[in-house]
Amino acid sequence: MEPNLDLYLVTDEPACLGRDLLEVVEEAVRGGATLVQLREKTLDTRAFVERATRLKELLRPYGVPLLINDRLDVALAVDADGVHIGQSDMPYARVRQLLPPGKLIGLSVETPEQVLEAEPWDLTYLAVSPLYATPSKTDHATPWGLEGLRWVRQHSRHRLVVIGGLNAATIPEAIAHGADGVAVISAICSAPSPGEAAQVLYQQITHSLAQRT
Ligand SMILES: Cc1ncc(COP(=O)(O)OP(=O)(O)O)c(N)n1
Ligand SMILES: Cc1ncsc1CCOP(=O)(O)O
Ligand SMILES: [Mg+2]
Repeated sequence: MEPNLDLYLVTDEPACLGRDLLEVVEEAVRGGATLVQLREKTLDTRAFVERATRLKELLRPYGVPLLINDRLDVALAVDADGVHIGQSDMPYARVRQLLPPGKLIGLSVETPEQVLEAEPWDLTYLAVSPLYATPSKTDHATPWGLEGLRWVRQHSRHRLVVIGGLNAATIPEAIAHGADGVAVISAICSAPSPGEAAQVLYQQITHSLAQRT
């Protein structure tokens, strides 16, 4: 299964500004989000599994896949569609070995060496992370910028998601430089209307992708 990467919602409870996380996700999916990652940095394991279970049930009728950030055990426990791992998380080979066949793995890359290392791997996407500096992740690596993104496009066979500072102003140039999908936290979670924000972003992304081909 090759999921639609167009508009990838990464959740962040504080970014929802007091609104219910599941309601924000549902609005976003109704607005056009095509993929959702549950990213929980502070929940204990039981609460993480409970939230993942509820989110999976919410997403099922929409046919939108659910990835779990960082935690292979949580992904396995709820039979999520896959996991997103970064450079400090469980290594790719272990994750691929432990996940059932057909499950999805997304990987963050922060350096050219990591891009080249990932070439032979069975990945759903590489996340070019971050494209721009963002207050949504304070411990991020040096931003790639547009020239860095162009380099990744030229050196990777994988589909590319961009993350970090993506919004209506920055999306067109990111897609023009090689992004196949756009991952956002604040542009949806912190928007006055997450549903309307998702709708606008989705239209912009599909328009920019169509112009490129
Ligand atoms: C789609 C996407 N891209 C990048 C990240 C960042 O992953 P990581 O570097 O492991 O950092 P944390 O998100 O775990 O803090 C991501 N989660 N999703
Ligand atoms: C999780 C993550 N990984 C790299 S940047 C980032 C945060 C993206 O948040 P925003 O879309 O608000 O810039
Ligand atoms: Mg991680």
